[in-house]
Amino acid sequence: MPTADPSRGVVPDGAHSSSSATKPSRSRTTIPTPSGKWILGKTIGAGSMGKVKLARKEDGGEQVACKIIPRGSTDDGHQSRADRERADHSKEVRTQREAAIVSLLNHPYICGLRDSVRTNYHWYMLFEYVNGGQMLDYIISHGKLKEKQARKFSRQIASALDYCHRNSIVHRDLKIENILISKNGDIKIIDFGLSNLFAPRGHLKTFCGSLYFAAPELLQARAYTGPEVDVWSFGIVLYVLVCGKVPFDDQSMPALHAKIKKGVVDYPNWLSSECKHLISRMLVTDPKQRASMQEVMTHPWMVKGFNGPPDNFLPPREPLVAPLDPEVFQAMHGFNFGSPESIQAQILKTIESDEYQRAVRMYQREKDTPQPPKEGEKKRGFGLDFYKRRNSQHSRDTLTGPSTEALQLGNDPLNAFSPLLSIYYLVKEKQDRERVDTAPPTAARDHDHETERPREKETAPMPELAAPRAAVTNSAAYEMPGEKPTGGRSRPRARTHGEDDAPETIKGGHLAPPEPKPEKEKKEGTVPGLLRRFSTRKRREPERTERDRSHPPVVQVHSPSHELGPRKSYSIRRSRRDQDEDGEPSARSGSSQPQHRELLSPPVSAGGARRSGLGRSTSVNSGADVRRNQSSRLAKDPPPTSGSEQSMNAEQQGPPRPGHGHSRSVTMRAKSLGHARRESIQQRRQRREEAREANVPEETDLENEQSGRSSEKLDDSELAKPVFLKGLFSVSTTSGKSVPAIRADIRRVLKQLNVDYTEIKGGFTCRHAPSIDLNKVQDPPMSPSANRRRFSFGGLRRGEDDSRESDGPPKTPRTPGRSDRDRSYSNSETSVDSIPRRNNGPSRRAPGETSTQVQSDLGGSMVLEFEIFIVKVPLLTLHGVQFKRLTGNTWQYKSMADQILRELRL
Ligand SMILES: Nc1ncnc2c1ncn2[C@@H]1O[C@H](COP(=O)(O)OP(=O)(O)OP(=O)(O)O)[C@@H](O)[C@H]1O
Repeated sequence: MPTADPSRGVVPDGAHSSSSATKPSRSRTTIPTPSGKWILGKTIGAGSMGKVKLARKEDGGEQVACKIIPRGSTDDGHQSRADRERADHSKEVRTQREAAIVSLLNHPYICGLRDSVRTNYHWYMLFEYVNGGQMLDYIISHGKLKEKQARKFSRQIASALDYCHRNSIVHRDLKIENILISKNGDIKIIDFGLSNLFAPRGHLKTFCGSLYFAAPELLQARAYTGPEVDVWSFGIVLYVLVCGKVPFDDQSMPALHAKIKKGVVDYPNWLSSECKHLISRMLVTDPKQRASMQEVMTHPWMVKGFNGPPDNFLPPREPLVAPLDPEVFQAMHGFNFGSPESIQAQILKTIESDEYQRAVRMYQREKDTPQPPKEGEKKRGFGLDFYKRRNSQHSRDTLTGPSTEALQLGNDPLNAFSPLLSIYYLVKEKQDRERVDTAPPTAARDHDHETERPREKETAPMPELAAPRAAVTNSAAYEMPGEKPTGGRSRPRARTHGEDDAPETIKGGHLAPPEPKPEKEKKEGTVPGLLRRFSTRKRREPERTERDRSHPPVVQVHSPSHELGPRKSYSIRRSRRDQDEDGEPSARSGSSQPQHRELLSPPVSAGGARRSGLGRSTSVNSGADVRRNQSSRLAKDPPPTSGSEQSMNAEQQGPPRPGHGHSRSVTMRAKSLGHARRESIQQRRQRREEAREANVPEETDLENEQSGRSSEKLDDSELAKPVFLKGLFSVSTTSGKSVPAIRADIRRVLKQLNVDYTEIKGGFTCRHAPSIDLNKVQDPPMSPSANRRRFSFGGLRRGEDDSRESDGPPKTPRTPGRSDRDRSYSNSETSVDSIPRRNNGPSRRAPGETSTQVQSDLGGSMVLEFEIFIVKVPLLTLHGVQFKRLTGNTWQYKSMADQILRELRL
């Protein structure tokens, strides 16, 4: 589907526009795109850039996730006009770039962009709707993953990152929150809001991302090439997957900085040595010594049980030769490359350059030189070219070559030779797909990755061939003009700063070789997706022992081999050694506990003793069994209210029905009941969802409900909601108690933990704002150059606009919260702060951070809003507790969920 060309014009906000220069009085409820109108539905997510809503095509049942990014920053009264304009411009450039980049990507593990539209006041990006939940919730439910499961996800992440890197794209914000899970149980990487193009011999200077996942060189404000920062973040993600916690954490932000820069990682003893080795290669503080993506992909842990490294799904390419396709130049917009004519001239110059010609000759030579396949590869019957290519440059680089991606990239005429060439290929490939798309019936839609492309485990063993590498130099430096250190997000996730990302030319080595393409999983089977695999292991309530009861029972879906044995402790130890090294004892003293150091650990009893064993682990089955047993109950059940429930039906919905839009539930429930025996449960859910969706004109159910309803006003059927497949990711406890009893327990615990709550249909909406003694917040001395580089930290906040990226004059920095757990940051060589101030307070800077001013948003990062739903587990007469984060810091949220679960002791 063609993507609206945001750089070529703005769709007026029309009836929804307001007279205000920056803010419409009301958001629109329909989005016109070249492919038709989309009707906005409920909010399914929120980030620092804005809300994400479900949207449905007006003339069909197709659903997408619509990311709504307000244009312009919120004026908090502290910014000068110039600051604001700079911030707005930078934000605009970034958003445009995000849309431009994502619209070109075509990868099964990257969330595809369906369309994008820019109006007077907003950007609307219509993404493929990923309806399997968040990796974050999956980890909350499971604590940590078995290595085999983690490997599956890691291979997919590696595949996606390698694809990006070989297209000159660096994500720069890889973190657990940006990994969603599709209905097939595969990952989908989202949020390319910080992504950029990199030149293999250039340097980026924008320092951005989430602190927990940020590479040390970013904290030190050192220029970087690009891929190496993704490798670090990937290492953190892998650690989180297998350990259930982040490797670097501290209550004190300076201490956290220090830990990241020191890079000393504690590995739990249950980790395999191969896994430890891989993580230790990724979390190398010196980016030059850090593993390249190539090394990661071919690491023994990564290939264990598989025939080789993950497929990166790069399409076959040939070196570029003139004449080139003028249609492609026309479509290379959104990157500030200049006019089509200038793009053409630059590309022609590049492909006629000696470096490129050398690369092409090398490529041809390698292509024509047969090399014997390796033993394992012979068995798979791969083509000779493949072995030759794989064994030549690839093996050299992996085993003996320099380990930084920076030195490897840039010599392949087909992949990442230069950003301009990469975008040319991507645009051309997109246009080709669209041509196929418009061709009759068999054409695949380019956004529909899941149907278009076989997943790794389902692919045939014959690899797609990519090009060999040639040892030539690409000295062409790439510049991304226009981006200034502004572009505030609507929430305090800090983004980037700097005369952004104008790469400097550096000397480089050679590019890593192509990977084997599709592969067949040997041991792990085809895994039809986490959502479709259910354990049959379960125990009935009477069988629960005291020991079982002391551990929150978990409703989980896991692979047949999912571990049910005792869970191991993996608390973060806060040793004296740490304190000494960090030199921040006071920052950690006091009653406040690290917020997520044991977040994913097994629950601890009231006395603090760690429990072992999962207790009851049940499966959540749906489908026929559920249908049989739930049909009568369904009539009474309220429609699901959470985004996750909603997502269940994303791809099952039919066209919208006329007449929806009035009072919901009763009619539809009755209708559901009437058809209970004849229809599949999916169809019934679908119809309920349609009815519900049709009645959510603009804001979420939640938002409507937040007006507050006490449980007394809710009828019985509203006290809990049914959980189907979606519960797999976020139902973390179950109980045989009655719903009112569970609700009473939750009320008790929330009060005990000082969480404000409102009772809503199916559960509670909660808000927690920890109190902080500002006097205890440290304020390290600032160096004279402190205003030159900025790190800012902040959590996610909903409905606010926050411009973090500006190069206005230095202002009073905001106070970092000691529990400021999300810690997004940005840092710029050239920028100074113009972040809208809230809760101003003392500044702080990491010790030794001579040119860095650390900032944080105390209020924004510390306020946590979340929902707790009580869900019914079909068949088992059990109820579960399901959490959903609305706003606030990820790790704070996890910690809170964990604490509530512990205290609930269901
Ligand atoms: N394609 C999608 N399908 C389903 N949910 C989505 C999708 N894209 C985003 N979401 C939800 O919306 C949330 C915010 O999306 P996203 O991370 O893109 O926004 P953001 O403003 O860039 O966030 P951040 O502050 O982390 O950068 C996600 O965490 C996820 O829950």
